[in-house]
Amino acid sequence: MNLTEIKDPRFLKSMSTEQLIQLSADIRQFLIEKLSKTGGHIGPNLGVVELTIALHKVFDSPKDKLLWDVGHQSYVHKILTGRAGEFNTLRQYKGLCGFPKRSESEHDVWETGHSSTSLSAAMGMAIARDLKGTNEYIVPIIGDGALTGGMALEALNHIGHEKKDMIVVLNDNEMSIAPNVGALHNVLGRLRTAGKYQWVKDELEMLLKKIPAVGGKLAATAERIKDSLKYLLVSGVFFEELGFTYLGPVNGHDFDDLFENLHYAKKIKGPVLLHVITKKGKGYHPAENDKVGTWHGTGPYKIETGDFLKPVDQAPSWSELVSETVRKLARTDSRIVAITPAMPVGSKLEGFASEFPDRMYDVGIAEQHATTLAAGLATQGMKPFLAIYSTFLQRAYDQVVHDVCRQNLNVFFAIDRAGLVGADGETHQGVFDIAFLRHVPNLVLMMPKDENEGQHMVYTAIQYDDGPIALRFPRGNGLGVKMDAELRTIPIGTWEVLREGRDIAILTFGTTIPMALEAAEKLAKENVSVKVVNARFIKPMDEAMLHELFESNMPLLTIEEAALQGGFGSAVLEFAHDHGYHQTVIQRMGIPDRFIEHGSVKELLQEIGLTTVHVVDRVKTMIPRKQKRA
Ligand SMILES: Cc1ncc(C[n+]2csc(CCOP(=O)(O)OP(=O)(O)O)c2C)c(N)n1
Ligand SMILES: CC(=O)[C@@H](O)[C@H](O)COP(=O)(O)O
Ligand SMILES: [Mg+2]
Repeated sequence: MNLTEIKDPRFLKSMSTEQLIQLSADIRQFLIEKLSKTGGHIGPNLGVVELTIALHKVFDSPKDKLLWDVGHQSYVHKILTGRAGEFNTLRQYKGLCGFPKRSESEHDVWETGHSSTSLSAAMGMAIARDLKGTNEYIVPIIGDGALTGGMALEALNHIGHEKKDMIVVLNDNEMSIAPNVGALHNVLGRLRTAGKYQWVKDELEMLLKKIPAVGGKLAATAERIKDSLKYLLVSGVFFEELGFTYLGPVNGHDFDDLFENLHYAKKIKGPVLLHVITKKGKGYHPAENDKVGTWHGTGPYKIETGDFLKPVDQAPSWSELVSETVRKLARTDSRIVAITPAMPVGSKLEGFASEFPDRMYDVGIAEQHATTLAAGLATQGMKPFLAIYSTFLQRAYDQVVHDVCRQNLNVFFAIDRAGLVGADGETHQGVFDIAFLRHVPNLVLMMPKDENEGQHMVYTAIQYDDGPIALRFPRGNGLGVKMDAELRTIPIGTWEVLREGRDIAILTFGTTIPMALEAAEKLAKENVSVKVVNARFIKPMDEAMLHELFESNMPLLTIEEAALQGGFGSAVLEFAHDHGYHQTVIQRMGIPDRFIEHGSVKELLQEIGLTTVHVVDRVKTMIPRKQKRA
């Protein structure tokens, strides 16, 4: 079937199961081929081909609301809702988004990217439906990983209490990015093996009702059978105790099983939890046999071999640099404990985990718990190393403020993916952490100019015992600079002059330093003398150097690959105002006050105006035109 001819999912209504099986094969082939060129979340999407087809056949999207939790597994949904023709642009600049996007389609009723939001949103839609008196079905689809997110449990609690009509589809493939973890995962494990709970319970109840009314022993025996059955299938009760009708486990790759249970679920009043068992990566051998999470989200790959098409001899990734430096330090510092909220692969913690299995905790998709867990460890003299993406740290803002910083606890936040991340787009850009951390008392916030300074900053963070300290670093690889053999601490709050200059000073840090230096080089050829400062401590700032800079009366330009609102440049403005430097010209370059969509980082920087050319042009507007030297 030519998938690009699909305009609307209603075509499924007339298709036979045999035709749907063929369609599943066509979609799998399409995904494998397209994503071999674009990259993307191939594993999750191969796992939900039949499930997505079945949902669109049984329900009437967009009247019935299908909400995709995390949303990285919504490619099949996008194919069935008329977007197959756009997959050559998947996750590319101005192309198809890798997550549900309401501006793309009326079938994308809820935008996701961050995990565990679908149940809360679904509850909101269910309440709205009932207040409006309409009758659409509300169907959130949530993975076993996303179900470990605190928000999901908060929502289950509320939905079960209010008993709203809703069909929660639990897509259980036993994987988060890496193998799923936690007690809830074990509950699901018992479910997966227990066999059909609901049907057995119903049949048993019908059987018991057929037994002529007898008192005493027989009825009591029957009750005991029912209780022992329930005990045997205890996990089904887990959801039933929360107020849900549990159905499952259902084979998520068998259309007959899916249709039977989906139609059964439609008849049930109140909240239903339909437990669907799928295989992540199904239909593509390398992805299907992925035991660690390599095929959760990938770059381009060679279909025949499953080899990833990565540029050769890259510098080590920033994540690897930080995690491996901590691993080395942990050999002589038994205080160090590593914590990750479900990102052991992305944070390159495999080495640490293998060497220190009793000092490595993957807590699942639970950023709030991860942060306060770290706080608890620190109260007992341990040195928690919390490896967490900038965008996911947003989930734990109160834990950072209330639990860690207010108590001034020695937590080391390794803030990964800080800055633009590119293909994951607006839900994942790590551009807000400076603004939401800078104002929190007691926290040190720093960013290295390259991986050598990065290793020294890791060492500084581990040695620092005066409270919480955060090191932010970008997605991707370092610059390939020479690494010092010996680690040293960097004095907290000290900046570094990288280039002297007399006409203007640029204050910047991290990924925008090369751009500033390149601009300075270009401007020198036009007789403009630019000072470039590595403002590597965003908090505390180097106040001594700031006073010197303001007293030099040079104009100042701050540059940051982070939100301007409340960012580093704002801090410099505040300093100037608070210290009476009202004459100095200060300008700021950074991420404007809007969400930055998906695309390559290079394209996004160009769109935003954060390039060497833009810096040169900005500097020229800030200083009087200089006569060219004779
Ligand atoms: C708040 C948050 N934390 C972490 C992530 C990163 N993340 C993306 S998908 C994923 C695993 C999701 O597992 P599951 O829900 O089981 O979906 P599957 O990939 O197995 O289909 C994680 C941890 C995220 N998107 N949001
Ligand atoms: C969907 C999701 O949130 C993760 O899969 C995320 O895309 C991983 O990002 P990295 O590729 O930067 O590890
Ligand atoms: Mg899963």
